[in-house]
Amino acid sequence: MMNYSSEPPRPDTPHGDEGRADGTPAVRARDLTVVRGPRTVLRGLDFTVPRGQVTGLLGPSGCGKSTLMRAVVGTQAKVTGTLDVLGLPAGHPTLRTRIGYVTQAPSIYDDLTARQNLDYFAAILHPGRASADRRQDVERVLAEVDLTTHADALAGNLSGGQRSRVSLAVALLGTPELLVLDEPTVGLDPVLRRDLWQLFHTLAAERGTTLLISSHVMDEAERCHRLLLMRAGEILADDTPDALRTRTGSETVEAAFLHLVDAATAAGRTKETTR
Ligand SMILES: Nc1ncnc2c1ncn2[C@@H]1O[C@H](COP(=O)(O)OP(=O)(O)OP(=O)(O)O)[C@@H](O)[C@H]1O
Repeated sequence: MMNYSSEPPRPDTPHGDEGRADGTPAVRARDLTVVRGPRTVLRGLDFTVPRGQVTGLLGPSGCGKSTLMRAVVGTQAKVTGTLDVLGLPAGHPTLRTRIGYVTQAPSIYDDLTARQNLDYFAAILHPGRASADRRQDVERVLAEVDLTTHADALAGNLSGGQRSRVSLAVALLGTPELLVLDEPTVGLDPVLRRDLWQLFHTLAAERGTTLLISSHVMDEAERCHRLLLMRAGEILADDTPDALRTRTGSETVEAAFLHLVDAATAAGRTKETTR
């Protein structure tokens, strides 16, 4: 892993849009709706994801986090409304090299080593590049995800957490402007989880990378600059952790989330009884 301080990064020193030529957010959604099979999975969402910050996408299992991420990276069908990513419509072909996306299921080859996987993806990403440059990138990302000591192990023989870190390393190869990570810390021990969150903050602070990270672990919410709290295909809150805690009079983001869920449920009941 890179040399990070042992202190977790403070989520209150975000890089805003300052210094960006266009000043547009990394993601802007208006009335974003997604239908999957017979169900409307996302229901008219409005939100923005600011550039150069870590935005957490949190909510219970099945609330639509992965679907929202798939829409942002352009792999989701039946998307309506407006969804702009890095100033272009989601799915625009030129966005492919500007976005890194890591799904929950690692997308790597089991019969190649971690290093061979990375070398292969690096060759696809920059065809014709000098092999010394490619190797340098591969060693960089191996170190970033703390896998240098396992670089020559077959991916199929790595643990689940190690395999997902190879997948993350693949996404880091292209130094993307926007990193979309679907539950990247699932199955990792507390030390690795802390180190990965430090890496995420370093990417935002030093490279200006925008990170959209899903999780259903509420303590990870405290590490984000901004939060999108989801429930049942809707966004309950789009705010900073501090503002959420203050607004709801809660001590933790988890308590704030529960407060908002209760308020939404009560509002739903009122609507039902006044019909
Ligand atoms: N292929 C599909 N066809 C129909 N419905 C689907 C499909 N995939 C997902 N869904 C439904 O869409 C909803 C949102 O799923 P999604 O995977 O986006 O949730 P999630 O918040 O990422 O969940 P988790 O945290 O468990 O990964 C769920 O209710 C799910 O059952």
